[in-house]
Amino acid sequence: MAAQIWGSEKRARRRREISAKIAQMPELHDSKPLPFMTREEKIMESARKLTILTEKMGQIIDPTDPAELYHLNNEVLGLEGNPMALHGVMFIPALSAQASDEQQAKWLPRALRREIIGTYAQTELGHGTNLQNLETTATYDLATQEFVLHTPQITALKWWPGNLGKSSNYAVVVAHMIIKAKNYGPHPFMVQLRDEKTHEPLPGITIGDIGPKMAYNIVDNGFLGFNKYRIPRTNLLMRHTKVEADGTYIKPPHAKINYSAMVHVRAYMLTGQAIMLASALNIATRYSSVRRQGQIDKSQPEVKVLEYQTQQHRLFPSIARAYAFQFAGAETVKLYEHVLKEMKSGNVSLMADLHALTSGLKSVVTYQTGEGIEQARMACGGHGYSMASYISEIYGVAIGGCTYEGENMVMLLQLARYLVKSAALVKSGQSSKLGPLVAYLGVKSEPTSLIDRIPNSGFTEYVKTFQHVSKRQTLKAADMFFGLMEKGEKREIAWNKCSVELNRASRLHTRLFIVEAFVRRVNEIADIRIKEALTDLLHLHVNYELLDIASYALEDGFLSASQLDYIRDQVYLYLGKIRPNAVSLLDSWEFSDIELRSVLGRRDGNVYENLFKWAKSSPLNKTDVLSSVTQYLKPMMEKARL
Ligand SMILES: CCCCCCCC/C=C\CCCCCCCC(=O)SCCNC(=O)CCNC(=O)[C@H](O)C(C)(C)COP(=O)(O)OP(=O)(O)OC[C@H]1O[C@@H](n2cnc3c(N)ncnc32)[C@H](O)[C@@H]1OP(=O)(O)O
Ligand SMILES: Cc1cc2nc3c(=O)[nH]c(=O)nc-3n(C[C@H](O)[C@H](O)[C@H](O)COP(=O)(O)OP(=O)(O)OC[C@H]3O[C@@H](n4cnc5c(N)ncnc54)[C@H](O)[C@@H]3O)c2cc1C
Repeated sequence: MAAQIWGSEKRARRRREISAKIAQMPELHDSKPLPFMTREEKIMESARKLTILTEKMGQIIDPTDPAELYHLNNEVLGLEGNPMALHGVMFIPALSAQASDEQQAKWLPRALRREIIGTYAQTELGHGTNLQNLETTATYDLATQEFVLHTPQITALKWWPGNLGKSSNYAVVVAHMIIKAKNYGPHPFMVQLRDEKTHEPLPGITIGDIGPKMAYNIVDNGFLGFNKYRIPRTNLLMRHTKVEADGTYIKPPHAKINYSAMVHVRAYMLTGQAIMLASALNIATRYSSVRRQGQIDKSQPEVKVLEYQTQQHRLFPSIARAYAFQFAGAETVKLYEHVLKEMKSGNVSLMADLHALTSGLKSVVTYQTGEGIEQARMACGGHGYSMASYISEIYGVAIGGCTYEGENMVMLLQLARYLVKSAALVKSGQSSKLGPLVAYLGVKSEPTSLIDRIPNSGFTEYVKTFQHVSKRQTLKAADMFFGLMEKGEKREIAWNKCSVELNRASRLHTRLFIVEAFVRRVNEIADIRIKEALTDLLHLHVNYELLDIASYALEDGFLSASQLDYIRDQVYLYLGKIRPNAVSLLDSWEFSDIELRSVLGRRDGNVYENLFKWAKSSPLNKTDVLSSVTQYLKPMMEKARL
C-alpha cells in the first residue's frame, strides 16, 4: 500500500531508509517538544537542524530528488516551517521557470548551494488577490539602465512572504514595471535585500517579521519596503519577457506566464495537504483504537471508541479523501511538469487548462482537508485539544492553504471562468472543441441515475452521476450569467450576482475530477489485496461524496429518494467493511513518530504514560510555585483572609 501512496515500491523503500537513518541521528531530532518552545527557540532549533542537514543531506537522501527532499523536510524540520521554506517552495521554482538561461547560470547554482537564501515577495499589505492593483513600482531609468523599486505608501509594503522578515537575503519581488511612463503590469525581479556578509538590510530597504500567526510560526513571514532602491535592468526575470537597454519591451508568449511560481505551489501543495490530512487521521485513528470509553453492549467491557459508528463516520470518509487527494495530486504534478516543459520551450497552449484545474483543486482540497483535520481533533475528545496531540498545529498549517496561493473563493471563480467558456461552447453547438477535462459537459446524460440498478458497474454509474450534477450546475450558473447580460447587466456585475452559483459549479467539477482520479488509480492496481482494500475505500468515497451533494441530483429527479436510501446504506456498509483495515490504511503512509510529533498518535499506542510524562515536562512544572502566584495571587488571597 505504501507503494501506491508514494508512487512506487522504490519510493516507499527509500522513505523507510531515510526515516531509519534519521532515527539514528539524534542531532536531527527536536531537542524538546516544539509546543514547549517559544517562537524564538523554535526558529533557533529549526536553523540548527537545517544547517546540519545542509552538511549531511548527501548522506541521507539524493538531494536532486524533490520527493526525498520533501520527506527529509517533514521528518526533521516538520510542518511548522523552517528558515528556508520558501527558498525551495517558490524562490527556486520562480528562478527556474522565469529567469533566462544566462540569469539561471548566475543565480541558480548559488541558490542550490545555499550561498544565498531567497523568497517570493508578491503580496502587499493592501493587496494580495488583485495583482493588477499591487502598488510597488519598478520604474526604468534609461540613463543608468536600472529599475528603481519603490513603495509609494504603507499599503504598498510587501506583507506575508514567508522567510522574508529575517532569514532571506534575496527575493523575487513582484512589482509594476513602468517604462517611459507606461505601466506594463506586475513583473518579477531578482532583488538583493541584505548584505551578504553582515546580513544587515541594504540602504533603501525596510524589512522585518509580521508577528505570530495562527500556526506555521517557525516561518518569519515578513514585510518589506523600498525607498527608491535601484537594481540593474538585467535583474528583471527575462525568460519570457524582455526589456532592452533602450527600454523596448518584448512581451511574453502568454500574459500570465509570470504566474508560474504560483501554479507550481498550487500543483504541489495537493499531496502536501493529503499528507497533513493523513497525519491527523493517523493520530486520531490510532488513538481511537486505544481509547476505551462506554459500552455498546452493556454486558461487555468498555469498547475502543473506534467501534462507534459515529466515530467511523467522522474519520473514515476523510481517510478516503486523503487517498483521493494523494492520487489526484500525483496526477496534477505530472501534468504540471509536462506543461512547464512545454512552456519553457514556448508552447503555452495548456496553461489555461492547468490553471483551471489547479485553481479548483487547491480550493476543494484545502477546504476538505481542514474539515477532516478538525473532525480528527474532535474525535480525540479532550486530549485532541491538547498540543500533545499536535493536531491543532497540523490544522493551523493546513488551513493556511485555504488562503495562500490564491484565496479559495477567488480561485474557484477562476475555474468558473473556464467552465462558463466551456458552457458557451456547448450552447453554441461546438462541444467538439471542449478540452478533455470538460468533455463531459457536451455529452447528453441519461434521464435518471442507474446507481442502484447496476451495482457492479465498476463505479461508472457513480461517475455519470457526478458528471450529471456538475454539468447541470455549470450550465445553470452559466445560463444565469448569460441571462443577466442579455437583460443588459454589465458583465462584471452579472458575474458577481452569479458568483455563489458559479463557485458551486467549480466545486462539483473539481469533486468529479477527484473521484475520477481515484477510480483511475484503483483500476490500474494489479495486486488483488491492495485493490480490494482501496476498492472498499473508493466505495465509501463515492457514496459519501454523493450523499454530500445529493440535493443537486435530487432537485431534477436524477436521483430518487429510494436511491438516496441505497447510497446511505452503502455508506454504512462500507464503514463496517473498512473498520478492520482503518488503522492499517493510515499506518501504510508510514509516518514515523519523529515526523508525527504526537503523543496521542504514537505507533506503540502507549498513550497515557506518555501524556503524563509530557505534562510533567511542561515548563510550568519546573517549580511548584510560580512567580505569578507569589507576586499576585498569594498576596490577593492573603489580603482577602485579613
Ligand atoms: C518539491 C516541492 C514540494 C512542495 C510542497 C508544497 C507544500 C507546501 C506546504 C507548505 C508551504 C507553504 C508555502 C506558502 C506559500 C505561499 C506563497 C504565496 O501565497 S505567494 C502569493 C500567491 N498569491 C496569489 O495566489 C494571488 C491570487 N491572485 C491571482 O492569482 C490572480 O490575481 C488572479 C488569477 C486571481 C487574477 O489574475 P489577473 O487579474 O491577472 O487576471 P484576470 O483578469 O482575472 O484573468 C485574465 C485571464 O488570465 C487567466 N489566468 C490567470 N492566472 C492564470 C495562470 N496562472 N495561468 C493561466 N491563465 C491564468 C484567467 O483565467 C483569465 O482567463 P480568461 O480571460 O478567463 O480566459
Ligand atoms: C501562511 C501564509 C503564507 C503566505 N506566504 C506568502 C508568500 O510567501 N508570498 C506572498 O507573496 N504572499 C504570501 N501570502 C499571502 C497570500 O498569498 C494572500 O494572503 C492570499 O493570496 C489572499 O490574498 P488577500 O490576503 O489579499 O485576501 P483578500 O483578497 O483580501 O481576501 C479577503 C476576502 O475577500 C474575498 N475576495 C477578494 N477578492 C475577491 C474577488 N475578486 N471575488 C470574490 N471575493 C473576493 C476573498 O474571497 C476573501 O473572502 C501568504 C499568506 C499566508 C496566510
